Amino acid sequence: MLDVRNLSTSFGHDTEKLLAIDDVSFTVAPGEILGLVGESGSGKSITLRSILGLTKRYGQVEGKVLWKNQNMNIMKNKELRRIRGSEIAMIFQEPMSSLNPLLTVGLQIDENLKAHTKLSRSARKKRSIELLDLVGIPSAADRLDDYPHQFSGGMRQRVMIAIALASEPELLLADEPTTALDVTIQQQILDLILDLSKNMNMSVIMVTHDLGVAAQTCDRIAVMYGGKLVEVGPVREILRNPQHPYSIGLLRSVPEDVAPRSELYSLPGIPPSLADRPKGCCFAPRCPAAMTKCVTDRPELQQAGNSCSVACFNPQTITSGNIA
Ligand SMILES: Nc1ncnc2c1ncn2[C@@H]1O[C@H](COP(=O)(O)OP(=O)(O)OP(=O)(O)O)[C@@H](O)[C@H]1O
Repeated sequence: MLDVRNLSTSFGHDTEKLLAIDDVSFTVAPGEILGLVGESGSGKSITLRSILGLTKRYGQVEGKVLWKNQNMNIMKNKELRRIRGSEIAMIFQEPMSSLNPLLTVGLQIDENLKAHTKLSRSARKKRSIELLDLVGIPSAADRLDDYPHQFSGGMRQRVMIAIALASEPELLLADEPTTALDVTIQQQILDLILDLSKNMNMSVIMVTHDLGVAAQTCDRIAVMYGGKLVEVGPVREILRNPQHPYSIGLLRSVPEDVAPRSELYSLPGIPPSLADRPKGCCFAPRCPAAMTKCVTDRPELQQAGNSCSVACFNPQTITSGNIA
């Protein structure tokens, strides 16, 4: 349904062009949940924003974003607006800054219904209550006239999801939807997204830096580092048999996998800044398996096994414990 091909987004001018995402390709099938995983600054949010054409105002976007075989990257704004918020909706990580503090939540849901449906005023009100109910807001009818500050953080995120669902999107782009929430509420929101995806056959791209979140919710994982996808595959495959040293490092850093009283592993070094990306593999300076070629050449994503793709000259076939 979504086919992203060689998507690159850069900032700045020709003399100092900073590639935020570099030659990113992946697909999302109907009803599928794809997890986009990586450290801060790896390019996850820019990927989502570039899909929707939201980076065009301040960046240069190359490549194709095929939505039902139509390239969104060359669409006029009018056509894009037809897809944005209706067929493809997005929720952001910080609901307080995405909701308008001056409008009641009822008005904000209504705005989206008005833009994307032909429902009458009374039908829109009924649907707004149904949507709040659907995302688990108690006494939904009584909450329509409340303002965002009258909701807790978890409830605000539910309101954001209700707004996104107003148009019954076929694809939901969720940018770290649970990062700002405490752990128990996180779980509820993830379960909600999972249920909605199943019940509505809605595809989801879930951006997260948390492998645990990806493991619980996603069908496939795309691991991102330095603006490039470094490993893509089914969630079970990547968790059981990661091949890229960065994926292995990420998995080793998950606290749940650490034996009692042993030290928690952390990836050495820090990710390169946009202006300072290495010529070869971006991960080479931090990689325990790096070879000379990794410093000079950039590996491309290639099929590795039946279902995974890996961008590495020296993919690992051993378990994470043996690598460092
Ligand atoms: N408008 C911009 N101009 C210049 N650089 C930008 C701009 N927006 C983002 N970047 C840079 O692009 C890179 C990728 O940013 P992005 O927000 O996609 O990272 P991320 O993986 O989503 O991180 P986080 O998890 O912290 O949100 C970062 O280095 C960021 O500083």
